[in-house]
Amino acid sequence: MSEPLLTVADSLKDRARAALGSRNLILVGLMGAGKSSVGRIVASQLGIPFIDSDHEIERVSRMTIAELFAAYGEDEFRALETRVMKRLLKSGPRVVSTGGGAFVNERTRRHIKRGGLSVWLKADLDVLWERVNKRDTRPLLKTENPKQTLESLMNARYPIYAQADLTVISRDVRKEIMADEVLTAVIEAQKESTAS
Ligand SMILES: Nc1ncnc2c1ncn2[C@@H]1O[C@H](COP(=O)(O)OP(=O)(O)O)[C@@H](O)[C@H]1O
Ligand SMILES: O=C(O)C1=C[C@@H](OP(=O)(O)O)[C@@H](O)[C@H](O)C1
Ligand SMILES: [Mg+2]
Repeated sequence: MSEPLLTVADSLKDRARAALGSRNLILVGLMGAGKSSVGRIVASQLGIPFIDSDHEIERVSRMTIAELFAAYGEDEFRALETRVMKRLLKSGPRVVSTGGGAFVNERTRRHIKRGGLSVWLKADLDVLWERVNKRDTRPLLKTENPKQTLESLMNARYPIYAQADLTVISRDVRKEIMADEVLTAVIEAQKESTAS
């Protein structure tokens, strides 16, 4: 009997996996962009480990993100985030989903830039708001007008996220489709770098 042909989906995964090599794939972007949920699917498609930096921070500190912010403040949280990211990115390949402020911090950004291929999941305000307003776990959004806070963060952070290696538009489609779009972006980036 002949070998079954590769399906289109298999070839997408295989090609993205080959394009990534031993690099890490690091998802950046604002709260609600889908970094944690899409990152998990991307890692499973690629057959490589997945780590969410917020989960790792919670694991090592044995506190929730909200508790860390309340007990030590944002600056201490960022210092811990930098240390955790540095360690997570030492070896690869892995998919690492960051918290929304990680890439904005200069030191953490340096580790991310050295540590692999960064992908900005870019979404518009309404998409982000629809997603984040369902939960109250994000300390930066505990304000009088959280939608306005999110908009201010967008304005301040989008020029910085734009420094990521790749950008994928995060919109209202299934997470699996978003994951395929990330894989496609990884393949396209590799094609461009070998063509130049
Ligand atoms: N493509 C999508 N379609 C619908 N809901 C999504 C999508 N991506 C993420 N979500 C939902 O939005 C919320 C925020 O997603 P999450 O992955 O935690 O984002 P981030 O880690 O970037 O803050 C979650 O409830 C998640 O299930
Ligand atoms: O944007 C930020 O500064 C933050 C985003 C959160 O992660 P998500 O982007 O996964 O929600 C979490 O790290 C923390 O609440 C701070
Ligand atoms: Mg997250």
